[in-house]
Amino acid sequence: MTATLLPTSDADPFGPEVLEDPLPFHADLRDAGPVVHLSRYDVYAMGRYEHVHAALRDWQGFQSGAGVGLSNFRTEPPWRPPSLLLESDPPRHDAPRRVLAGILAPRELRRLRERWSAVADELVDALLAAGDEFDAVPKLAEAFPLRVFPDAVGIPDEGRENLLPYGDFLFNAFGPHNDLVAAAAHRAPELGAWVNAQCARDVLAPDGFGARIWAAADRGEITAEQAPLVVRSLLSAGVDTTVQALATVLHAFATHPEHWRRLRAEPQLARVAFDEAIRWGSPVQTFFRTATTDVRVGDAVIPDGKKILMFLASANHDPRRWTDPEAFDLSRDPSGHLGFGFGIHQCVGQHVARLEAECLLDALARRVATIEIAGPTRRHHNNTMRAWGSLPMRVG
Ligand code: HEM
Ligand SMILES: CCOc1cccc(C(=O)O)c1
Repeated sequence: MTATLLPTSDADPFGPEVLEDPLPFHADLRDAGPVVHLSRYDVYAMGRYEHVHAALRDWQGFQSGAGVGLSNFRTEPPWRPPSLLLESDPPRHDAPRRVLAGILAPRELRRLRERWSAVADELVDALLAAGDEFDAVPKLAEAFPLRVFPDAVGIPDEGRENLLPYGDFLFNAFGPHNDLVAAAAHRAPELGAWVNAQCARDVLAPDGFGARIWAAADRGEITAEQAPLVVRSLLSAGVDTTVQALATVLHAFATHPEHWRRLRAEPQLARVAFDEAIRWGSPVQTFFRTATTDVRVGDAVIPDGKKILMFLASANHDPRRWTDPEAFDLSRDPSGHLGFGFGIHQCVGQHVARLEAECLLDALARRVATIEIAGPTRRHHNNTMRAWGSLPMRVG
């Protein structure tokens, strides 16, 4: 196989400049070719829709089992026992995935819609009673998932304030051990211990997602040793992601008043709006894979064992795939976006996230005619997540 000279770059996709505004880097990456060698980390970056989609689909050539962060589990011990879903390949991945997909299926979530809708109404009523200006990140994007998701999993009330710091650390840990990881490393053991303790059978409420995972173990669908790790997957993936996706869709509507008017007139648009916001903002920006052989991409060859960095966010803005990709457009059909991944590891919690978004957007759209940004917005930097730290908002 004749390997051609690969474009190379010494850019740092995990540095503050790119984390603050990744779009110029993504455009350069897509323009440079199908694969670019990032010399700073010796990884192979993909930014175009065609190749990211193909890598996500080809789980044999691009494995998850050596970790989906920069760290290569073939040579470095993972900081926590690997996820049976995210960081596993078939066959190990199969049964845990089947169990979780069953528990989080849309038909299983119907029983939650009424309660989540009531919580969203109550939360928005209380917020509006306090005034028409607030920071949408803590008051809506964080508050709503923290009100409904831990209860749905069935964990105790005590210590739930650990969920966001744990998720922030976890998503930082998929990147290099830079300042973002170093700043929180001292808390990792305590946060990890707390999360692990929430996965034990005896602390979980009888009707939650956690108890249903243990019930699957009782039926022999997974083992009793696997059950707590599958519960851990929910607590790891299910909070920070949805918080930042909700922040993204609220920011989208606050900066596109014509679309907010349209949503109020056509409430059924909430679901497609959420997916378009995830395409547009890609709260989960990147994930890695590891080459299982010398794998050819375009006319380049990625050597066996090397890490591939897939820029989901760049693929979601690839003009080869999307018309006017930088526009947040309610008339667009966002299906096929890679913000939830694709293939065997595609987000198993996407229906939970969509239900949360529908309930919150519906509660807000029924009550306020206008939403707008009311002050300086602030990004929260994370190695994997595109996150808002603050979204001052005014409603009318
Ligand atoms: C809008 C919010 C969310 C976004 C943007 C998101 C994004 C993603 C992405 C990109 C992946 C693929 C990872 C890969 O290919 O390596 C994924 C997988 C996963 N997500 Fe989500 N997620 C969200 C919400 C959730 C929720 C609410 C849950 C749990 C209820 C969840 C649980 C998982 C799990 C367990 C996996 C691993 C699936 C597997 O490997 O088979 N996610 N998510
Ligand atoms: C959102 C991507 O999915 C994830 C993220 C972090 C942890 C896990 C897990 O399975 O533990 C899954």
